Amino acid sequence: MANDLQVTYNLEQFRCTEEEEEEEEKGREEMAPGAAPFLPTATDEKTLRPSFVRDEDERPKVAYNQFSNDIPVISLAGIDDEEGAGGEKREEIRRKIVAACEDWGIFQVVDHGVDAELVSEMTRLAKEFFALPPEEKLRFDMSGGKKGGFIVSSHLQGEAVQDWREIVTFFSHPVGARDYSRWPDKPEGWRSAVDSYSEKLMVLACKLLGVLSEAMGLEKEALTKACVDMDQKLVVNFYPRCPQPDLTLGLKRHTDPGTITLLYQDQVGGLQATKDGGKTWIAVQPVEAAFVVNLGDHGHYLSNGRFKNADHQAVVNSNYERLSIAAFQNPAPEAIVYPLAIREGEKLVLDEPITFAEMYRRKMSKDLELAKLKKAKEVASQHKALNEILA
Ligand SMILES: O=C(O)CCC(=O)C(=O)O
Ligand SMILES: [Fe+2]
Repeated sequence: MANDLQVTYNLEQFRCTEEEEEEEEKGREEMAPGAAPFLPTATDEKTLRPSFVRDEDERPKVAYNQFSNDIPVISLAGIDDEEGAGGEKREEIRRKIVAACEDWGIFQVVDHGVDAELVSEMTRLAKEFFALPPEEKLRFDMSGGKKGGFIVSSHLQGEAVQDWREIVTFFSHPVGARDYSRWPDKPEGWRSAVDSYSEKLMVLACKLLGVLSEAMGLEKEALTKACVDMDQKLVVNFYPRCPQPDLTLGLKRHTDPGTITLLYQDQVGGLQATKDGGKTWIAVQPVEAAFVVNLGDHGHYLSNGRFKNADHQAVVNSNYERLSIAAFQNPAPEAIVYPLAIREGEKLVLDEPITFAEMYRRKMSKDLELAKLKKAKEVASQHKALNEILA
């Protein structure tokens, strides 16, 4: 039975084909027929439920607040100046962004032009929303493959281990494809705040893609054109205080599938990154009013691997709840994924051009294979231990 092994890696970020949605649906039906979901916000249990306990190799290795300064903070002041002295500023910004993308695939930006009041309005709404009683939040339950709304942990409830988080998701762009019936109506004000936030972040994302295109030796619009019509999805992550944070994760290790992700995080800390497949980690220092920019798989492939796809996770803690808002800037499902710039001596990172939908499908099935393998190894070692006891 494959479904108990299903892994997410933020599956809620992107809807694929109808068949895949049906598969997910089947998984959920097998898992919890009619059971009311457990909400981490609605408990004061002192021990973690087994469904949230991670295998030892996946548990946090660095404390949530043991911050590193490895991720650069880049001011975007002057990014729009193309000519004369201003052009030099843009050049400097480009240089810093490129260095960060080649190193971690992560950087932080300040002076980005998104109003602090707008961000604080979003966080106010989010906090009030997650403080609502479960039945209110569950009016917008996303289970069953619905496009947007509330869910615990992630979309795929068939996953073996759950993440210690609740989320609310808005499919915000293209504007014409929005389904407002999936947008929470409480507290009042979500619609206009999300509307403005989405628009401002689209603008910021396009500016950053312009800089990245130039860095690849291409015209400024190359990356946005490669996205065909950019999709944007906003995921508000709420990580409640956790009774046993050392045993679990707020969000398991993953790379984002899209082009770039713009992440607002509060001052608590919890975002961590790795460059060696999860052996060692750094905790990203929260910076007031900054956005963390993560390069996703699409960005990585278009750059032919020159820019890293940030390998990251979120940890939780027992002292503070934490809030983050991710704006996933993805290409359209039919957009072609293939390197746009290949530098001398580089090997191609993809054998053939594929659509983003196909890229995503392959990512999921690879994750599924890895999870199966892990499970099989676990079972084998349990058998071995049992045989030793019985011998
Ligand atoms: O909350 C965070 O720090 C990370 C969120 C994230 O990686 C995601 O939503 O994909
Ligand atoms: Fe992520």
